[in-house]
Amino acid sequence: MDLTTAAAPARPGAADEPPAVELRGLTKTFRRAGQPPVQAVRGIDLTVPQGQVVALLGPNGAGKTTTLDVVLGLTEPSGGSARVLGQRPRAAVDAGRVSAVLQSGGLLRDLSVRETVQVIASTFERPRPVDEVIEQAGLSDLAGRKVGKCSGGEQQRLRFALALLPDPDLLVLDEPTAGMDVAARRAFWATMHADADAGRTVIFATHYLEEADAFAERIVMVAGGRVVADGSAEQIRSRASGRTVSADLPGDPADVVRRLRAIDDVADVQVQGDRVTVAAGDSDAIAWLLLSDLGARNLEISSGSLEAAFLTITGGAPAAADLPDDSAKEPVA
Ligand SMILES: Nc1ncnc2c1ncn2[C@@H]1O[C@H](COP(=O)(O)OP(=O)(O)OP(=O)(O)O)[C@@H](O)[C@H]1O
Repeated sequence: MDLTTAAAPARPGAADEPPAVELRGLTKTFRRAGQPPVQAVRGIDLTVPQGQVVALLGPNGAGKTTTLDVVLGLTEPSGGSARVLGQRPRAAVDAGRVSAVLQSGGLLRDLSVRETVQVIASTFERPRPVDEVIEQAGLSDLAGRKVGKCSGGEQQRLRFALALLPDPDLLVLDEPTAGMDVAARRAFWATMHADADAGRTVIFATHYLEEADAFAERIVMVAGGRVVADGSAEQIRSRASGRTVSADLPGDPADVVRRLRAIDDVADVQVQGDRVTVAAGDSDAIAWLLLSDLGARNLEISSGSLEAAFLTITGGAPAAADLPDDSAKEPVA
């Protein structure tokens, strides 16, 4: 099932600029002595024009962090190529054109918020003014507080402030709101929104469908080390159909469930008592089968949540590491 779609249009004038990110046939295999190789990324093609806000959405072990690590020059691809703003990733990072807010680490507990920003600012040739980034990250009221006394959400906003110091063209966020409560997540995204509206390219990895839906103009779904869908939330909803069909079945449903699961197009079958719920690309065909062949009653077709689309697309997709090893077929970088 090809669910990749054209991405949302880039901002005007972007045609003559190199893409913020261009990955071609990207693969990454981790090899450790005495252990089987782990193919984290299995051939990702992705072009992100400048100015776009893109979510990398996928289950645990999908390959999101590894892909972002390649973009940040933290790890070398095993195969394929990666360009960032027309340069090698490391060169783009060294030029101060790319910043990251990573999941954890990197803060000294005994410094205040302002001191932390000042120290990191002193490592850049031409940093943005300290107070400006503190204000933009929503930290003005906390500037004098010791980092160790800040909540997880506040520390994450501090990492965001640090990432803004070099005024990067591309901001990479890996699970930026992991561990935050709902209020802290909202506050974080409110500050991010303002920044993205000003035209910066933002790529973030998330498990949260609602974050991808609310914040990204383009969602790239990754599962098993590959891109399985690419488009706006609306495009993904409609391409995946995202519909579920549920109905009451007479008698023992086990046989019917086996029959439904054998259909290629069926992503998921759940049974509760007499009622069966089927997630499938072609909901009309499933409805017809249930009614005409299987004697189903009280049939309902529910449309289109992004979550249903996500299940339809990634349904049962194993983590990259659990797939068979085909790293011998990797193209040379
Ligand atoms: N340094 C490493 N050595 C060996 N295996 C690794 C390494 N880094 C990642 N992996 C494996 O590669 C696969 C992809 O991991 P990755 O962290 O990229 O996924 P992810 O989509 O970011 O997952 P999560 O959402 O859980 O952070 C996983 O199976 C992971 O265990």
